[in-house]
This record gives sequence, C-alpha cells and structure tokens, in this order.
Amino acid sequence: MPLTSINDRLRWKEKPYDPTSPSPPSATNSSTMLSSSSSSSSGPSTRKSAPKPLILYSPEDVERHCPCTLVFNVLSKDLATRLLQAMLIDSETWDRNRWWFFERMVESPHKRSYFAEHDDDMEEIAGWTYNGQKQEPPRRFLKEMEEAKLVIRKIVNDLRKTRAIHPYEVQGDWNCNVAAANYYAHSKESVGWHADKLTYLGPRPTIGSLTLGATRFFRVRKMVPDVRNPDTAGQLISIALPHNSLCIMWPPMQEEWKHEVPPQARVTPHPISGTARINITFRLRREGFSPADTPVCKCGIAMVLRCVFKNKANYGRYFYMCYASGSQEGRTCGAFQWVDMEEKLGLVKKYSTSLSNSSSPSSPSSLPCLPSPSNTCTSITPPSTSISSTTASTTVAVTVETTLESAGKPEAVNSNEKKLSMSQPAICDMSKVKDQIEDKEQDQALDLANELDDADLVDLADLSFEGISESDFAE
Ligand SMILES: O=C(O)CCC(=O)C(=O)O
Ligand SMILES: [Fe+2]
Repeated sequence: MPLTSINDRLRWKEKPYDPTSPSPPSATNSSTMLSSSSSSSSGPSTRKSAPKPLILYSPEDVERHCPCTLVFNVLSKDLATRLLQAMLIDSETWDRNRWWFFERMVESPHKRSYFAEHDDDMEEIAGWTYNGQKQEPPRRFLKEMEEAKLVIRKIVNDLRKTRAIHPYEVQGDWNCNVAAANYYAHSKESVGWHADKLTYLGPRPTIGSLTLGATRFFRVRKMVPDVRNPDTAGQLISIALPHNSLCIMWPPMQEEWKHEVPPQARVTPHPISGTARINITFRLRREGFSPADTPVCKCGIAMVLRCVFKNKANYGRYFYMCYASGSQEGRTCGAFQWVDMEEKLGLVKKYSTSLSNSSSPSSPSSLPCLPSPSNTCTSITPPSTSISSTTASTTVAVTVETTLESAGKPEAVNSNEKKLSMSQPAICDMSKVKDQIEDKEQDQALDLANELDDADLVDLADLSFEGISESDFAE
C-alpha cells in the first residue's frame, strides 16, 4: 500500500545499516554523524582546512544541511519492485558515456540511458548534445516510469507550494518530462563530481532523483560559501540513499553545489538487484532551452550553459561556453558568451534606487535571494520597507517585476520566510547579509572552495575533476 502523507514518507523508521559507512547509524535518535575519518575515495576531506564531513541518514538532517529533500518509501512497494525489475532488464542495453580526457578516450564508470515522456520530447532530445557529442536517441518512458512520474510530480509540486520560488525557476507546476537513468553494477561503479548541466533544463532546475536497489552514498558539497556560515564551503556531505527513496535537488543545487556517487568499499546487496543500484533522475526539459535556442560555437557543437560561482564580480551570472573538448581530442575553440537571463526568460526588471555595489543588468545578484545565504529566499523584506541608499553600505534595492501572472500575494511559509511574489516588488537588503561577514572572509572561503577543486585534480584525477573529466560530462 502506498503511504499517503508526505510526512509519513519523510519518516524512515528503520535506518539501514551500511557497513561501508565510517559511522553507521546508532540505535539512538541521532542520525547526523560527524566523522573526521575519510571515506573510501580520497578528496577534500583529507585537507587540514576542510570542515569535517557529515554523514546524513534522516530527511530532517538532509533538509538542514543542503538544498535537498529526502523522501523514503516514495513509491508503493509493488511499484518500486516492478520499476526496479523493468529497469534492470532495460539496463542490459544501456551504454557507458565516452569522452576525451586530455588525449585519451575514457568511459564513465557506470551505464546510462535517457528517457522521454512524449514524441516531441524524443525528437528534441535526439538533438541534445552532451560531452560535445550527439546522444543516442532517447527511449520512451517505460510504463512503470509513467506511474512513478505521477507520484514524484505530485510530491515535488506539493513541496514547491511551501517553498519560495525564484523568478528564474520554472513558474507554475513542475513536470518531469525527461529522465536520465544510471546503472551502477557494484560498489566500485560511480559518478564523479559534477552539477547537472543547465543547457536544456534552464536556470535553477529542480530534479527528482529516485534510487532503486542497493543503498549508495550520494555526496554533495557547496562550492559557493554560505554568507552566514562560510566555514562550510567545500564540506563533504554524504547522504545514504536506500531503495525506493527520492532525493529532490532544489535550486540552487546545480548552480552552487556539486554532487557525486563515490566508489565504496562494499555495498549491502539488495534482494532483487544484488549489488546493483539504479538511479532515475526525473527532470523538466524547459521551454526556451531547446537545441534550437542553444548557441553553437566555431567547433559546430552546441555550447553549454553554466553559472559563475567562483568569481565574485560575476558571481551568479550565466554564460554559454564551448564544450567541444569532450568530443574532439580535448580541443576547444574557447567560445564564451554571457547570457542576459532576465531577458531570455522574459522578465522585466526595474532598478528602483542606487546600486552602490553596482551589478551588471544581467547579473542575478540584482534579484532577490542572491547571493543566496541558504537554499531558500530568506533575506527578503516586505515591499513597503524603505530603502537606505547611503553609498557607504552595500544596500542593494531592487524592484523586480515579472511578466508572469502566475503568482499570488506574498504568503508566509514559516516564521522566517516570505513567499516571493512574482507580481509585486521585492527588496533585498544586502547590507544585512554583508554585516555578517567581512569581504576578506568571503574571499578566503571562496579561495578554499577553489583550492578544493585543485585538490580533486590530484586526488580524483582518474575519476573526476570539476570542469575536466567525467564529472562535467555526466548529466
Ligand atoms: O546516481 C545518482 O544518485 C546521481 C546521478 C546523477 O548525478 C546524474 O545522473 O546526474
Ligand atoms: Fe547529477
């Protein structure tokens, strides 16, 4: 019988024991494990300056530490079993991703396939380019995937009603019309550090990631220092994902965080799949971000849409860049172009007072919520608040008005948060954020996050490195 309430599903009574965990869950209530021991794959956790890794088992802890929601027992037991069985059969004909890594062709340490809901989606996905290469035509959603999609769509949309929706996100209902599926045969199969590509999903996507079969750790780390807690930049967070769990990655997960499924020493076999794990990421193929809307560089290959997270001056701006290096022996034409996301999304902007920290019109730092101190928009003061425009402070007063009619009046979603109204002006007082942290500290935290990337190159060179290897070619 399917569980009916989200609250039921968010509660997981039995925590699975995973022998590969450095700190297996205890019988006590505490499900957040703090451990300084490094996990099976080396990485930033070994660095002296890196904050201690966290290992999370409970939805409450996941919600607290990263922009993800974990839902246990998401499908009925029967549907989860049928879907796992159908995907195991289907996965026999899936393939590994291949791409150029410097001068050699490498392949992903897992198998992968794409699925589409409708015929139009099929045609469009057939035009998608990943790793600078045209993809195999997608498969049609299996009948069990259609069933799962309905459940996942409802959960995501119900939760979205309780969250602040950024103007760049899809407005109205979220749908999952495409899916990428991964097959990890055993504990050593993995996917490296990456963020899911925005090219065809658009900015600030929501992704529903379903796990079937063996429990694996899903690791996330924040690349952008949290202005309220810069020490956590680069912190490794491992989340145990058991059979029939849904991990919803909310924005700005793909802009500001990276994720991976690391190799493990061993996994506890699942009764149906043994050591294998199937993952299905349900996604929304977004209007305005089709191959026809994507610029092509001199290499004749679709460029990739990305967001700046390292450079402070351009932080949060989107750009297209050449992504041919994965397809032509590591060569790229170096093409680069900024995207005016507000214009692309048809948002109308009004700058109401002075911007002492003047930002480019195309920078989303001119929008409420950015830089985002957390996964939700918490630093929004009511529209009626008057704005100080003293030049010494970094007060940024921005009125944003969108052409979208969908949103209603502002509405409190909890004691601290106000739902962002799309049709009314919203004001973000940056001086409050700025007060909490000196510029220097921000730079240091940003440096730490960047340094951690360099550490990855050394430690994870054979598997993944941000920007170069499998990590960025995963999707
Ligand atoms: O297997 C997982 O949980 C993650 C897969 C993933 O990150 C992807 O497909 O982009
Ligand atoms: Fe991913």
